[in-house]
Amino acid sequence: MGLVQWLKGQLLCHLVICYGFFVSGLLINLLQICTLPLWPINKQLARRINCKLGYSLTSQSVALLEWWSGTEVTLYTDPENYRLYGKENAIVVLNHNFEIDFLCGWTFCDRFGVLGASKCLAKKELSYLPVIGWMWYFLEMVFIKRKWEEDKRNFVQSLQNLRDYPENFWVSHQSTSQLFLLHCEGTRFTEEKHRVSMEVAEKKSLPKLKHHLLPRTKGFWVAVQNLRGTVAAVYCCTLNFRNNETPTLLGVLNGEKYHPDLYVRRIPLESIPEDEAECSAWLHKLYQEKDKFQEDYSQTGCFPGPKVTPPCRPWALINWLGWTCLLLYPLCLLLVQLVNSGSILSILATVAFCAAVSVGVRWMIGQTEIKRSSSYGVPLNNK
Ligand SMILES: CC/C=C\C/C=C\C/C=C\C/C=C\C/C=C\C/C=C\CCC(=O)SCCNC(=O)CCNC(=O)[C@H](O)C(C)(C)COP(=O)(O)OP(=O)(O)OC[C@H]1O[C@@H](n2cnc3c(N)ncnc32)[C@H](O)[C@@H]1OP(=O)(O)O
Ligand SMILES: CCCCCCCCCCCCCCCC(=O)OC[C@@H](O)COP(=O)(O)O
Repeated sequence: MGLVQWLKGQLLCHLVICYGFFVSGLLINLLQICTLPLWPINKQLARRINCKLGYSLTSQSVALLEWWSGTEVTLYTDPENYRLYGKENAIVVLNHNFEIDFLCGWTFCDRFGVLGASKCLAKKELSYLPVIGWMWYFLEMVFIKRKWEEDKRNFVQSLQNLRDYPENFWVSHQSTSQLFLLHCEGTRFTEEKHRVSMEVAEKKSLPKLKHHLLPRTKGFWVAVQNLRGTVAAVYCCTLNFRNNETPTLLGVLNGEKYHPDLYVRRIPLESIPEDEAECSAWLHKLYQEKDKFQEDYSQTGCFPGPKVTPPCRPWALINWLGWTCLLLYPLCLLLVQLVNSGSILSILATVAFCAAVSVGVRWMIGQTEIKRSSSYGVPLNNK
């Protein structure tokens, strides 16, 4: 193991990274709060500012994946469609098997210049996450409790809000579109959830899936209906990792390199049925196709279609280095002052602060772990 790789595994490096992420995150949240008075006066400007602030936080984890862990992403897609990515609004349908699938999604978004504005249908619990969840609140992320009767009004309203989201605003990053991510399975894949959902499939006389949970169809149908005229296509995305890698966020922090492969098929929105039952059947068929792609991938190690690596852009790294320098300078000054003062109390307070930051970020990383996945989709307790 080389020196650099050894350094990447050291707690001190992790503390510095976590400190930078957490403190910059709190500052970004503070700046987002400062935009509140702007919303009633100029909503679009407030949104633009919040997208840039969101980019500044989210892209730090993209930099961690790309530059710290050296992870290399590969896209399998039709070259004709490739030129449209980042230039049109789309609904993304993605499998939910991996602890860092959201991070891979962000990386692709960054490469197509749409990271700042992209959204997701997310479980309500994520809105309470410090820093990240608070940031999403200002980015108008769509949160649901995963109970349709309670969700439907807010869900439709949140989708309608996205219809006039500002476009063509990212001068330096050339973002002209936004993606809306839907994990139709509704929760992450576990053996038990898979068994239960296949019992549901059997009752509904639907073919069994091997690599996916049975998709929940209501959210997809409502999203398609409410975003007609706003989004141009559905991107059917299937993600897997080479060599049976089981990536984790802690692994990324430790500098482990992963090899995600993403297969993207572009489906024009007009081809998706408007009727709820037909749309639901269409989605079930889509998941049967996705399941076949995953099965083939497990046999051959690749998806169909030509491979392309979308070029990596420097903004995420520049932003990350900028925040790190800005925040390390006062930290170093403080540490020097502390040592000079010789005050045990101040030293203890600083150690306690660093420990709190590290425990806080470790807890957030824990939220990405599949072993801590909710019990949603298993019997007895459907939440
Ligand atoms: C070119 C670039 C390409 C790619 C870039 C890729 C991606 C990046 C894009 C954007 C990134 C942006 C941001 C991402 C950032 C971070 C966030 C990351 C992740 C957060 C994700 C989550 O939080 S996932 C959890 C929340 N999301 C969802 O739940 C969505 C899916 N669910 C739905 O849509 C549901 O329909 C619903 C929640 C809206 C409503 O659910 P409900 O169950 O109430 O109703 P349904 O009608 O859907 O379901 C009821 C029927 O289901 C049957 N049933 C019962 N048990 C099960 C079971 N275990 N499995 C399956 N089905 C079951 C039940 O029988 C009912 O059937 P009926 O016939 O009676 O209706
Ligand atoms: C430089 C940055 C270093 C530190 C990075 C810390 C980043 C923490 C980011 C936390 C973001 C959490 C997003 C988690 C998304 C996710 O995967 O949610 C799961 C849900 O879909 C389904 O939940 P479940 O039903 O429990 O399976």
